[in-house]
Amino acid sequence: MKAKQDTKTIVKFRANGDMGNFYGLLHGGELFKMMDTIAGVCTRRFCSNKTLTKAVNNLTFNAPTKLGEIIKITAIIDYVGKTSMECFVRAKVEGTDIIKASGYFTMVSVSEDGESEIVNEKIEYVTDEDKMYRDLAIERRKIYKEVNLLQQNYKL
Ligand SMILES: CC(=O)SCCNC(=O)CCNC(=O)[C@H](O)C(C)(C)COP(=O)(O)OP(=O)(O)OC[C@H]1O[C@@H](n2cnc3c(N)ncnc32)[C@H](O)[C@@H]1OP(=O)(O)O
Repeated sequence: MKAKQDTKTIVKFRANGDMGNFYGLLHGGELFKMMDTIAGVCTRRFCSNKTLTKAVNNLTFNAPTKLGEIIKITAIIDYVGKTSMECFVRAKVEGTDIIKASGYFTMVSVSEDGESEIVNEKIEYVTDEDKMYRDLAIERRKIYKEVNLLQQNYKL
């Protein structure tokens, strides 16, 4: 059993010149990649198993990032399911409260062969806030599944 706060994983990186888009700003895909990587580190540390990204929900880019800025990414696990863990990931400018992006990353515990496996670790939800975020994650999951079904049936 691990306390939710102990799942918190923080990484900082500089938006380098080779990460730019046509407008001279940090490419959203580069920021997403860093957030995805941190969600992977956070969940791998938690469950001591390989994890793969199953879904990214409500990823929002709140403000553009200038090249040269230092970004602090924080990931924390809100909810542990059967084979998955939902991580909230947020990117801020280092030393400020300026949010650049945030989203919910669902990571699945997998075997070396890439088959999903039961998460053999539990979270201790200590505070009322921990429990509230867990309950919200459970509610969100129902919506994700409905939306995903719509995506699969989209006539394209
Ligand atoms: C860090 C990286 O770069 S990873 C690279 C990108 N990711 C990948 O290539 C992964 C590709 N996908 C896969 O290989 C497979 O889908 C797997 C192995 C991850 C999962 O396969 P399955 O177990 O068959 O998926 P399944 O549909 O049962 O869902 C697994 C879990 O995700 C949850 N889930 C499924 N869809 C969603 C969704 N849209 N949103 C949130 N959670 C979801 C399920 O509820 C389930 O959780 P639970 O076991 O805790 O209840």
